[in-house]
Amino acid sequence: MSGILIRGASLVGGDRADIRIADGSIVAVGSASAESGDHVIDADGLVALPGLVDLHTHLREPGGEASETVLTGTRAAAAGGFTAVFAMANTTPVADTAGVVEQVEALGRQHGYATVRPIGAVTVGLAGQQLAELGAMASSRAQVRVFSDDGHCVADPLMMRRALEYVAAFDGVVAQHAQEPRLTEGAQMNEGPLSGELGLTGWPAAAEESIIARDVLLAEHTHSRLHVCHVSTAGSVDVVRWAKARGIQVTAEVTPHHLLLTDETARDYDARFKVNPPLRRAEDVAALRAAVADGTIDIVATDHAPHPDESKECAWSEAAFGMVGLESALSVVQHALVDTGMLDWASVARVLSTTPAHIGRLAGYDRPLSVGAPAHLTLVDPAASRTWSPGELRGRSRNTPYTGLTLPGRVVATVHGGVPTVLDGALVDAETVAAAAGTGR
Ligand SMILES: NC(=O)N[C@@H](CC(=O)O)C(=O)O
Repeated sequence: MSGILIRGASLVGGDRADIRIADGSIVAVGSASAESGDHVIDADGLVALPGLVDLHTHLREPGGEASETVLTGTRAAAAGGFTAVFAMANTTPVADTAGVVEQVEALGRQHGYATVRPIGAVTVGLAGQQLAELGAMASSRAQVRVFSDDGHCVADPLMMRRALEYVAAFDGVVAQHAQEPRLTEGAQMNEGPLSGELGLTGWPAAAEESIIARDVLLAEHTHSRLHVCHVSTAGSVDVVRWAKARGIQVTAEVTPHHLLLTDETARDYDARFKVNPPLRRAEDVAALRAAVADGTIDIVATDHAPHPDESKECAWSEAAFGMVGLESALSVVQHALVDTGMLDWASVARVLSTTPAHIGRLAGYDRPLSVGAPAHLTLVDPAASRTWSPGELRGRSRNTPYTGLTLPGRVVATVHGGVPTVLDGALVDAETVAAAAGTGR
């Protein structure tokens, strides 16, 4: 059967190799020749990464289709080099039942641009009052393993304890949005001299750090797995480092925007920079970069949070929290970590593919780019660069914080389960992808 031959790609270890894909799997790595009917991709100068996996995406469907859908969000994902996304539960209705998570998973499968693994809510309606049907979501066809009330903190310590105890039964993980609600009432940006100057209610670092400190102790007590969403302060890094040294099962993520942008961006009251958790100080950015480099922070996750123009082109205090990030994530990581010499490409593969897949118990990513493994990969041109504008975005919303910024790297091709979703830097059309995914390739 015809397949894909990738000619002369640079592997993350530095070697050059051909990669041949057939029947959805990698069938040769090293020296390979095209068979009749193969699509040939010249990968001279391109780095072959395993398909990227985002543990923190807001796809908005059901209920928020004006901002994003499973189709538009997974197209944005493919454009950014992702082959799998974990879809956050803050939809309408909330993904707190087997029915909703099965619907979201099925939409992903039907469209074929990326594997969609739904994240289940920890509490009914994200309201923090009653545990959601965690077991039913875990045993559903969606195979939920990650549970989060993201957008809301599971603030009640007893609720958090019970959730940790419960998910351990099926090797699940609770992904906490660490934000002490009482300390962040009405908060609009990082608490510091600048919030005072701008007259915006501040968001103290301690609101995040105190919840992480509490939760790592609960994870230790329950022998369960905790994942900390979007770590944003130097103090949070210290707490996670302490917990890991103690042997606690904790993993942590940082977003691309927290690796690059600071609270200074709020000066012009441009709400594209309004995000939860807020952009912090330059010292925090430096600590977060160092923590990815030394492994204290395990993964980079986008927190892709699409919002329509009217929710961003308004007064700062009225605007929605969040920014899109799927298309730009790899470029920001290259700029902040690779081009600064802090991370090599093998580590990029770890923080953006292998480890997020492992945390979410997503199969098919543990032997990346090896013979017999599912063909999830992305080809990146690290020598290319782009000046960002909303025109670079492939999702439904335009709320990128990078407009006007020149960032390195370009995704040239993405292959999801043997199905090309991006070729020559352009998305493959939806009908072709869906048809190919429907036949398995
Ligand atoms: N990260 C964000 O700023 N926004 C998220 C939810 C949230 O965490 O508030 C969203 O769903 O828009």
